[in-house]
Amino acid sequence: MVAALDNPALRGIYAITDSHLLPDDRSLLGACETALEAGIALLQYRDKSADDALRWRQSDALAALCERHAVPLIINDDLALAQRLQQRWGASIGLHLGQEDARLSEARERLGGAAIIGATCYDSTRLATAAAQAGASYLAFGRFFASKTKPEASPARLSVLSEVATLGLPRVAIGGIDIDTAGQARAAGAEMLAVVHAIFGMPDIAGAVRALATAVDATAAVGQR
Ligand SMILES: Cc1ncc(COP(=O)(O)OP(=O)(O)O)c(N)n1
Ligand SMILES: Cc1ncsc1CCOP(=O)(O)O
Ligand SMILES: [Mg+2]
Repeated sequence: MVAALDNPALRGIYAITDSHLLPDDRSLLGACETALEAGIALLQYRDKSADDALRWRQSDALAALCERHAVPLIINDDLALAQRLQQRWGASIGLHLGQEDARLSEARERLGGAAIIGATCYDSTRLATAAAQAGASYLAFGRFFASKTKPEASPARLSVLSEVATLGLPRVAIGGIDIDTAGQARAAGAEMLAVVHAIFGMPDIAGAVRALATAVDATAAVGQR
């Protein structure tokens, strides 16, 4: 298996979908195709609705799109959906789990060693250490800046990114990441920037992805591993 920090899918721009910004199949698939063509490294399907049929149809269509671009598709929250997609699409399907979601160790057992599984760690080194021990592929921290998508998410210190460097896993920064804040998150140590609004809320999605990717490339991580 590729060591997590050397996995090119776990560096760069991580786009996360939003069912308010992309309310139907057409807008969702069109926007994601544009973001994939512009060079995102990872895509997360995040839909909080209870409509299982819609979630299956949309995530299955996204999996086909992601496969064409050789980009892994990460499912938010829903282990059963990730497992069902994995049976059809293989190891390119991953899962993101928060602290209120399924247990990471159970997800790792059910999805296998090759699946990308990410964990929300807020700004806690304790949660990050536990997630690493339970088999996380990447550790997500935030929200670092004011978020239009999840304004109620608790604020986090950028310094946590350097505090967890020795865990040796890719660090994802989330929450209010845009062209003005991307450099700070990257300089603080994030290998990957997770973005909703500054990609899918923008009129020029491709331009937004390219500008964010340039900011990542231009800024060296200070909180090195
Ligand atoms: C990459 C990434 N990081 C954090 C989150 C947040 O997950 P969670 O805390 O479970 O909150 P919800 O997204 O489920 O509202 C994420 N989805 N992705
Ligand atoms: C899911 C999530 N968890 C913490 S902030 C956030 C939303 C990030 O969206 P945005 O990039 O629009 O701030
Ligand atoms: Mg969750």
